[in-house]
Amino acid sequence: MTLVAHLDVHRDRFHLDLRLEIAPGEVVALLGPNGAGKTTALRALAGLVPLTGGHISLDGHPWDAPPRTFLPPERRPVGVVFQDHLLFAHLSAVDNVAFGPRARGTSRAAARDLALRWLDRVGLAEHARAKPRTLSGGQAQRVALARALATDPRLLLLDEPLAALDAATRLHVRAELGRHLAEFRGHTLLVTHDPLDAMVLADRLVVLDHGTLVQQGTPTEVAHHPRNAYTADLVGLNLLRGTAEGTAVTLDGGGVLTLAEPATGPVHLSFPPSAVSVHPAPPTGSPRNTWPVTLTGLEQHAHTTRLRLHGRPPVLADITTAAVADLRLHAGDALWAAVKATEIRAYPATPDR
Ligand SMILES: Nc1ncnc2c1ncn2[C@@H]1O[C@H](COP(=O)(O)OP(=O)(O)OP(=O)(O)O)[C@@H](O)[C@H]1O
Repeated sequence: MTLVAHLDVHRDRFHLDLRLEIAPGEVVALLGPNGAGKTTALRALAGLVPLTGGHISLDGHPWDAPPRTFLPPERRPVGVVFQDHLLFAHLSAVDNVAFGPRARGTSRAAARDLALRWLDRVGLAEHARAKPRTLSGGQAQRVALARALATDPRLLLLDEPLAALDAATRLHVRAELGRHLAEFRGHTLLVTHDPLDAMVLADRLVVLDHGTLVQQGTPTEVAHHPRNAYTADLVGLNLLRGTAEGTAVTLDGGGVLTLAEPATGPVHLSFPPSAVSVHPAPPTGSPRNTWPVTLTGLEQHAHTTRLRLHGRPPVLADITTAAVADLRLHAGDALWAAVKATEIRAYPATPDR
């Protein structure tokens, strides 16, 4: 009782080649940089882009298996929520939600009842008669979710559903979406750029790049063992690769770091930016990894400042805004970076990545 797909899509020079399985009740987040093929994968599942090769089936029923089988979008039990809700502007909230059930043959009265129940579930019963333009972004997105779920889909596709919302609204809608996804017994694919959305909402992360799978696993597995720079950045970790000989790791890009526990052969090293400290002069007196760096960028995050430090190795460091002021930091400054050996995680690197 699973969605099983091998998404093989050629579009000009782009080739998507992704094997994907989603179990009932499972939420899979599809992540990857711009142009990785996330939207193409979602559109192929919806039937908006036909497969070139491969197959899609749900519970053993084929949806797409070129060249013979192609179930058109309207015959797939799929609900889709897009970033910019795409509600019908001329219809009220309740008519938007009732549209799907009506199109599938439900009587007008029954579709309206169903739509009102769904609007109630997403907390918008009082806005049933409102037109989309009078709703806030968060409300419109809730209507879009109700509209997708009202058709009782087996597969729910969410394309950046929170991306257009401001930070405060996003927090609420994310929490509410999480509750609905927990109750939803179908299969869910969530396309997102936001690591927090993925970490909070998904059971499993699938990371794509250049149309192919880079890494998959539970959010915890991916956070602890990122396999490439994109995933490391996504989960906010520094990720380096090198060769270990005892506690010394010679890094591929130059430089040596010391581990607390010995290891052998190709390894990935990861540590959070908060484990990196910066100093105006070489720090002394503790058995830490220290090396000279140049400050190339500063980004303000909620309570910290993230520093981009160029050196061997290059690293990200998160320090308090007070420390930025104390150190009078400016781009171009020559500094020393330090990270404790006990903060560095080492795990075997697969030869092909
Ligand atoms: N209609 C199209 N015809 C030809 N190529 C296309 C078409 N749509 C997208 N592509 C190409 O397919 C590749 C993947 O695009 P896609 O939109 O699936 O990536 P994405 O991971 O969703 O990116 P983003 O995060 O920017 O939305 C890109 O190289 C893009 O240029």
